Amino acid sequence: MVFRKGGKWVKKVHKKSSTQIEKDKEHKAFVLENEDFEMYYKKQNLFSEEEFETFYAVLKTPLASTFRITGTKNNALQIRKFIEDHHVVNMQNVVVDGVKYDPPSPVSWYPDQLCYEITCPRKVLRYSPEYAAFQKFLVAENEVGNITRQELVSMVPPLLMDIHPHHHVLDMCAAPGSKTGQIVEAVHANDKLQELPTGLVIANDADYKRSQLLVHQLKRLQSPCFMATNHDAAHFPNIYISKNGLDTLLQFDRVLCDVPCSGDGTVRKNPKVWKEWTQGIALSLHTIQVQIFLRGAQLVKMGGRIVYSTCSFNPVENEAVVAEVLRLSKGALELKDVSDQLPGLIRRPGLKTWKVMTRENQFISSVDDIENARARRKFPKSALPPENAESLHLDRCLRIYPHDQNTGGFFVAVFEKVNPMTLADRRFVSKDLETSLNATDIQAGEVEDEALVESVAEAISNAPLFQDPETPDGQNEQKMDAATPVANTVKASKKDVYGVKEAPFDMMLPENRDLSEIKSFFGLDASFPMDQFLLRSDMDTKNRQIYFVSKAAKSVLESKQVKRLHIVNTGVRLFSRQGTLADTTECAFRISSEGVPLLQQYISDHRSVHIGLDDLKVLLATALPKIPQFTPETQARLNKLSLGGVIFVVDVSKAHLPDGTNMMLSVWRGITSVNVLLNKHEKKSMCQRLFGIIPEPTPVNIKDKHQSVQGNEDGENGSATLDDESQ
Ligand SMILES: C[S@@+](CC[C@H](N)C(=O)[O-])C[C@H]1O[C@@H](n2cnc3c(N)ncnc32)[C@H](O)[C@@H]1O
Repeated sequence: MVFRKGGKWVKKVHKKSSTQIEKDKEHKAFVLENEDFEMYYKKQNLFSEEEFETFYAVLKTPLASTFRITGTKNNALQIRKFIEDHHVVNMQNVVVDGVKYDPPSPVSWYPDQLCYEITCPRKVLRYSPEYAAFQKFLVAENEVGNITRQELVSMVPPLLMDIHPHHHVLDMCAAPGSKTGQIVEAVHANDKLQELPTGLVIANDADYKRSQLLVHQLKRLQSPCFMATNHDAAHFPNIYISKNGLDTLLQFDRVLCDVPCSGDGTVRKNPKVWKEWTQGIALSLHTIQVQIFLRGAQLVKMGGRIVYSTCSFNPVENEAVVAEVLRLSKGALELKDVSDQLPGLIRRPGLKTWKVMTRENQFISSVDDIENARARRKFPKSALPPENAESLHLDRCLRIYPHDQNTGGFFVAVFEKVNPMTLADRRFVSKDLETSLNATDIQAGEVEDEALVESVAEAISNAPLFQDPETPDGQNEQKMDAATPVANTVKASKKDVYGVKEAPFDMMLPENRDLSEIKSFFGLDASFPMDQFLLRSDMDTKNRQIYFVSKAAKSVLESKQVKRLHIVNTGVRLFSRQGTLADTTECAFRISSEGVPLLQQYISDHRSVHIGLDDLKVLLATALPKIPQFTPETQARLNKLSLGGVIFVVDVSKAHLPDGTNMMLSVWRGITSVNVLLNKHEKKSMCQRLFGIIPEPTPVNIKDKHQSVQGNEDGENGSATLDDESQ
């Protein structure tokens, strides 16, 4: 890109931030070698000698970038079309420093061509002028949630979970939330049918700071099914929800155990792994991996699916954990053959045997080979290969190697609960038993269930844990990526690891005055569930924000044991009170931009304005458009409407958008002007995509004014700008 400076045309140079310069220096400083790593994996006989050289060489090369388009968003196909028409077309002949790079291309095995691979190294993508426009697009669309930058192999586990929209899903170790994002999208698959989502996604992480990152990531998807919790997954609490008048243990249709691991599969992205890799890391994580997986297995329903995954190559964290959980669950779980799923994804079978190495790099075939008595006692026996590997079908696990399709490394195993493991499972299979159960049975059953977990708890409390020296800061793209090695386990203990106390989440009564006002003002259809609204009262004493949750999330919030559950966040904000305008409008609440997709089917026409593309352009591109700037029909319609929230229904049939695209926007109708209630990033993204222009910025003085001048028209509009929208 060139621009004028001091009367001359100069080429714009993309400057690196000081942190990035430091990181680049750091990257160069890493020696991409680790003798122990090389020796250990050579010994595993994963490949022929020749292939090992290829594997090892590929590990030393940087990883390509990948991103996926948010499939359930109404605009997913628009985004794909925009990428193809505006970026792929213009990137056919990109040459940087003499190297020609292919344009971004869809990944063959990812459903609906909604995932793209960018072949150039990250450094080229970030800093070459040739990629500047595309990089800018990626950053902007990631910000608004239209795309997610995520490592390719980290996308595999959720795709193998076979999630349906009504499902209750537990993501046990969820932060920073890349896989949770995919899970939430799967639960929202019926959004295209314009049905209200009914499912539940509980995304848990033991690290409070990381669960905040998760909430930040997931906010972009605005799901009423999403709930973030903060527990040690190995001791995730039992919650009873009311089902047909009976208190029933909350079990899940799907559970993901994407456990903390040594992360040596991410070495292409995280060169630090070269320096820090030791066998001790995997050994110290093995037991907690077993414990988390086992708790997940208890919490999955009969017939439900549980997926175990790591970004490690190490059998101690992979097949050994799988074998131990299969042993402890005594036939309740079956390892599933998923070889017919995700055709095109190259995977290799799980190992049936492996060589076990101690922290001191001694290969052993039994713990008795360890001379030091203390080390022998501490060594996790289940790290050794089981004798019955054949009958466990360990080969059904998936190993993904970097040199097979130019990715990171990953391990995934998919299970189904085929036999009862807990009292709740036994209740499920025996109706007779259900009627005969009394309180004592239930207590006894709970103790029995706990016993399974406790059987490994002792070993865990003795196991030394690897601490990740760095805490994720949320600013760092690499850290936000799911496949970053995260060995910062929260040491398992009987107590959960609580963070800051969150404001309570209080369900609202359907007959609440504010809800009645909203219902009649916006003409909400009688079929809209008015009993799924909630307030976060401590945070918001004036009840300025009204949130909405799915039916399943509501049942959790209404559980008698909800206090056991440390909820970090839940609910989508649907309505916000325009504080200063309460006396000047019939209804002081406006529909939030994130509320529109949920409400669009249920709002009657009496607060709607139908507009075409000309009016949309005015609405998006002008900071605070005056009513006379719109077409005569729109002016006439607006003049008939009282002040307050309205919905603009846009006719996009002439916009060359994919079939079935619809568009509704929440707008505030002021005295002489209107203001679209869109996040400034979303507004920019939409305006650029549809009209190729950048919207006028909202003048700063208007933003200031609205805070001090009550009832001022500009103020009304100003008060509804997107800055106000970000919670
Ligand atoms: C591999 S990362 C998860 C990545 C995540 N699934 C994603 O796709 O973005 C492992 C996570 O486990 C969390 N963790 C560590 N020990 C835990 C425990 N005992 N219980 C729950 N979470 C734990 C870490 O804080 C970390 O966020």
